[in-house]
Amino acid sequence: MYQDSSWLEDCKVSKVTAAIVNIVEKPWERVVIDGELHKHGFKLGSEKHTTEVIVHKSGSLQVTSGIEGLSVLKTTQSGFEGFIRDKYTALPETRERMLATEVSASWRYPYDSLSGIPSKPHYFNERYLDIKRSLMETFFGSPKEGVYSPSVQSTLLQMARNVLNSFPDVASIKLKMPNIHFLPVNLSSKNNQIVKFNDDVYMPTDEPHGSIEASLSRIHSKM
Ligand SMILES: O=c1[nH]c(=O)c2[nH]c(=O)[nH]c2[nH]1
Repeated sequence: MYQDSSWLEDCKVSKVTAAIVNIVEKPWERVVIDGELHKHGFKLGSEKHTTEVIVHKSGSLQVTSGIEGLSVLKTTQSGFEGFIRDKYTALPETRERMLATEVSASWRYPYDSLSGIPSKPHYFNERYLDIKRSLMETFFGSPKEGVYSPSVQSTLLQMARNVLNSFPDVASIKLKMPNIHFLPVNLSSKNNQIVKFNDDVYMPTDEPHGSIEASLSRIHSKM
């Protein structure tokens, strides 16, 4: 196991100037049978833990970690209003809708050489779990009260800000959160009367959807 970039000397290919390593951790989770954690049974969860490490021959380093495919949905406490309207705007304003998205996040650590990386065991794994928890707490709010989201954009910005405020060892963060729509359905009966379900039946739609993303970094970040 190399602790520095001497592996680049050993590989004797002078044209090699850097190595890029990408790792994806699949979330195998212990199954629960009759309320009890199974001793040897696992099922594959959804979101993945990603990381990319780039080491240059000079010894310089970039470490980025992230989350892919974190699908989340809340059934209330979401709206979208006050946006600019013109003659093409068809979307009604609302203070009550369903909010669903698939969060992709990537954040850069500030370490620029191998010697700067904390030697604490499981440091990166703990930080991944802490950041995931912070993103979820900001998205959902407290279990009983929740938190109102005025738009995906606003919630995304708050999620990124909270990560930068809580974790000094995160230099920058990028979040992508497509707006996955579930539109309320009103069914027509035979004599063309609309049957109102008071917004309790929803239609999942693929298109159109908004691609909403932002990158936030500290003033001195290299991202
Ligand atoms: O939170 C939202 N942001 C948008 O930009 C947008 N656009 C849209 O049609 N619905 C929404 N919702």
